[in-house]
Amino acid sequence: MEVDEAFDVVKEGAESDEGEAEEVPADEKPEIPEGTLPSFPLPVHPDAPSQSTLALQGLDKHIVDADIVHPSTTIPIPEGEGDDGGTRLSEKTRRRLKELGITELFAVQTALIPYLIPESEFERSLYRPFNPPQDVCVSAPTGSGKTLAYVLPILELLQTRVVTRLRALVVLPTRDLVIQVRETFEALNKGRGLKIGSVSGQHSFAHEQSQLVHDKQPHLLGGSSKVDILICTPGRLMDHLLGTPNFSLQHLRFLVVDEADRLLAQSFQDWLSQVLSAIRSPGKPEPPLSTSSASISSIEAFTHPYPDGLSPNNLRLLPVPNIPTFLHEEPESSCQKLLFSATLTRDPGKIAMLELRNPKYVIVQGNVGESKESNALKVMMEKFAMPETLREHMIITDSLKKPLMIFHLVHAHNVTNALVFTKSAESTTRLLRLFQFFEEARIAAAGDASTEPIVAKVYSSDLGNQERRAILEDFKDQKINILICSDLISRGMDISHVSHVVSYDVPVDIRKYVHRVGRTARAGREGDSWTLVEEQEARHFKRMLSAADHLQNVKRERIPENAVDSLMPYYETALEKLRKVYARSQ
Ligand SMILES: Nc1ncnc2c1ncn2[C@@H]1O[C@H](COP(=O)(O)OP(=O)(O)OP(=O)(O)O)[C@@H](O)[C@H]1O
Repeated sequence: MEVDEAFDVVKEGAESDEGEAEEVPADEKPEIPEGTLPSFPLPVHPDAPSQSTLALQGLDKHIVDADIVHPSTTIPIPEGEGDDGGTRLSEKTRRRLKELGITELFAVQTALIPYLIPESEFERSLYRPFNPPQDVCVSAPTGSGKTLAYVLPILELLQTRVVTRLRALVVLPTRDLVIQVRETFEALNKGRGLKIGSVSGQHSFAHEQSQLVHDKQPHLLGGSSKVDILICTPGRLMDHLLGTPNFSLQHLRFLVVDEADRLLAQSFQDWLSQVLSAIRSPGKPEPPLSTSSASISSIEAFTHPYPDGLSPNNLRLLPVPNIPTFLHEEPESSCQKLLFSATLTRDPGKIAMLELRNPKYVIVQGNVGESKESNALKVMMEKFAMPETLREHMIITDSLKKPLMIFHLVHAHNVTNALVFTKSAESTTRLLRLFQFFEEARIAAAGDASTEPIVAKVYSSDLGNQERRAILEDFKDQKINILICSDLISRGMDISHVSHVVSYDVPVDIRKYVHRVGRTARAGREGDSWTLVEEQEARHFKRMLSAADHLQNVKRERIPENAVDSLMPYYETALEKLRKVYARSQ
């Protein structure tokens, strides 16, 4: 090739790379001295993709296409027969909601309830082996009403059932949440007659078995269930899957995983894969040779000889003759998986474990105007939405003064009806003691019978169920002003009238922060959160908040040195007493 030709080839390449290179007139081509190589143009790099484009790589398309719902969206619930106002709720349910003081659907409910209660009777069917429903993942702030968003559709769809089968399974991470969600189901089931059960280890295994199944012998192919809806913790669910004859998940129409990110992070005897394999359509057995004697003998040889109410996707397990059709469609499980959390997991591997079917994502958050990609990114990058009625504060303090700060909050900022979170059971007990000694010293100094002490109690997993229930009742009745607790109740617990949340010890990650502060400002009520940050922790805490794009929402409060002077004498007395108690116990 001549040098000139080579030059032209290179130039053409450069043009097609950039797409907009101007043509150089022939007479302007640079003169190339004879015997020298042509100079090649420098390679042109395309612009580096932006950080957000990179973050979107490999992102689940379903998240990008999520339905974004603004937290202020509501739908009024009309009364009376006829018009359901777009809620798709029956007249009976609407009447019951009104009795409970619920007159409108909250944002997450406006998106979920009409979607999960399809208009067509056919799609409301409890069995949809050839037209299985779409799974749903929901990310909505704490206290936004996620529980009713699944309780109402489940009750509405199951109320058409004729025979009791286990059709809805709700999995929750703690026993307290099982009790709470069961109460919600029961409140709304009134007058409907669906059977609701729970297993969480609160009662003996044998007692739970007797509540779950009619018949432990023989093994029935369709199982036998005394309940339509079961609410459980994953550990106890596994015990029953493995140890309760006739306990079967083959009729499930709903599998709800509430606090999904927490449950996916815990393995509990590999509960998820066991549950998924129990609801999955089972493999096809060998077809019978013919419809005559061979099939009868294979029926006899069938391990469980008493088929009883198999679900449609399991029916083909029976060695009855196939009716040939030109369509070859495999029946699928009719189970619809519903995942909920205020801090939905960003780990695609964890989501993949769930084997979701064409999942629909619903995200409740303030910035509906943003692009779909940026909303998806927020979820993926753990920029969780918080309740709009929450005010957040932080106090950066010397670690020695931290206890003084909490007394200051209680007495100067009226921080009562409060949950106070600590990092461990030990620091919970220590703080309680200090609190009690402080109040004793304060009351003694006041010398006035009318001065009431602030009452604090510990709420922990070590307490028995009855005791915990009694404490919560007293807290609701304001006989207890402050509950000191660990992260045991930071998730999901719906304790009415918590007006303040104090993180006495900083939460270790943003999820813990979101769930702790979310115990207040629930259901549209106002609430305040306070985080006490020791000086050496301030950098980490601020970095954690800014990574979640949240630092600007947490107001730093500076407490002047002299603001706590009046509390100092009681604090010193309390400290002295505490020292003595710990010295004695060593
Ligand atoms: N439509 C509604 N109208 C009035 N109150 C409601 C409505 N929906 C739910 N609530 C109330 O709001 C409170 C919070 O609801 P819920 O516990 O379901 O929140 P959540 O979104 O599950 O919160 P978390 O993420 O903390 O578990 C409950 O007391 C519930 O009764």
